Amino acid sequence: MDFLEALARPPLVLGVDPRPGLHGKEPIPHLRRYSLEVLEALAPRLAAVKFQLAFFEALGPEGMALLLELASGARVMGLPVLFDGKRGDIGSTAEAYAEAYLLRFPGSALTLNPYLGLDALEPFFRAAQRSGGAVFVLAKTSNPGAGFLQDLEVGRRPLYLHLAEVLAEEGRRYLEGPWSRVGLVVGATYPEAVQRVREAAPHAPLLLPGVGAQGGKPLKGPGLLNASARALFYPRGRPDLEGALEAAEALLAALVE
Ligand SMILES: O=C(O)c1cc(=O)[nH]c(=O)n1[C@@H]1O[C@H](COP(=O)(O)O)[C@@H](O)[C@H]1O
Repeated sequence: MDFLEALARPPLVLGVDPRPGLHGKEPIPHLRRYSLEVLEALAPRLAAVKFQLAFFEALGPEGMALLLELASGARVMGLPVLFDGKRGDIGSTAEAYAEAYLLRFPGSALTLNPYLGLDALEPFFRAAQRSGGAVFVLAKTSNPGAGFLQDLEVGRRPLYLHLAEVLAEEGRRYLEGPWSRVGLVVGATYPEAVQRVREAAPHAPLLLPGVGAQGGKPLKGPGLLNASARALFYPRGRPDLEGALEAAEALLAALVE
C-alpha cells in the first residue's frame, strides 16, 4: 500500500483518540472491540485513519500494544494509516522516529513539527519516499492560539505561508504523480488559511483537523483530507457505532456529490 492512495479515496479521515473513561470497567478490551467495529464499518468511507499517539501512550504498554494491533488491522482492511505524533528533532533522532513510524509501517504517514528546521525534516521526507509513505507538517494548527508564532510576519506574509512555500519547493523532490509525499496540516477552523496554503503548495496533500468538535466545517477540494476525531469516534459523546456511521455519512454528503 502507498499512502498517497488515500488521495483517491473519500476525503474523510477518522481520528482515533481513545478516552478510556468512556469504555466501562475494563476499558482496553471494550475499546479494542469498538475500534475494530468502527474501523470495519467506516473503512470504505474513509481516506485514512489517524491514530493520535498521545492517547495510546497514556494507556501504558497495553495501549501501545492496542495501537499496533489497530494499525495492523487497518492495513489488512486496505485503509491507509496516519500516525499523529507531531514529531520533530535533530537529524539523528529524526532518523529513529522515521524508522519507528514510516519504515516499520511502509505506506503510512506521520505528522511533523517543523520548529527545528529543514535538516530535521529531511530524514522523514527520505523515509516517506523509501517506504511509500507521506508526512504532514504543521503549518497553521486548528487551536485558538495558533497565530502566536504561526501568524508572525516573515517577508510580508505569515510564517505559516512562508513555511508552506518553502515546503512546496522541497516537496517537488518527492512528487508521485500529482501529489507530493510532503503534505501540510492546516486547521479546518481557519478556512482562509486552507485556501492560501492550497495556492502556495498546489501539490501538497492537506490534512485539515478540527472538523466537528473544534467547530471546523468540512472543506471540499483536491487533496483536502478532512479529519474529525471526537465527532466521528464518539458521535454523541460516547461509543456509538450507528452514530459513527451517520456522522461519517453526513460529513461525506457535504464533501462528495
Ligand atoms: O495533527 C493533527 O491531527 C492536529 C493538528 C491540529 O492543528 N489540530 C488538531 O486538533 N490535531 C489533532 O486532531 C485531533 C482533533 O480531534 P477532534 O477535535 O476531536 O476532532 C487531535 O488528535 C489533535 O491532536
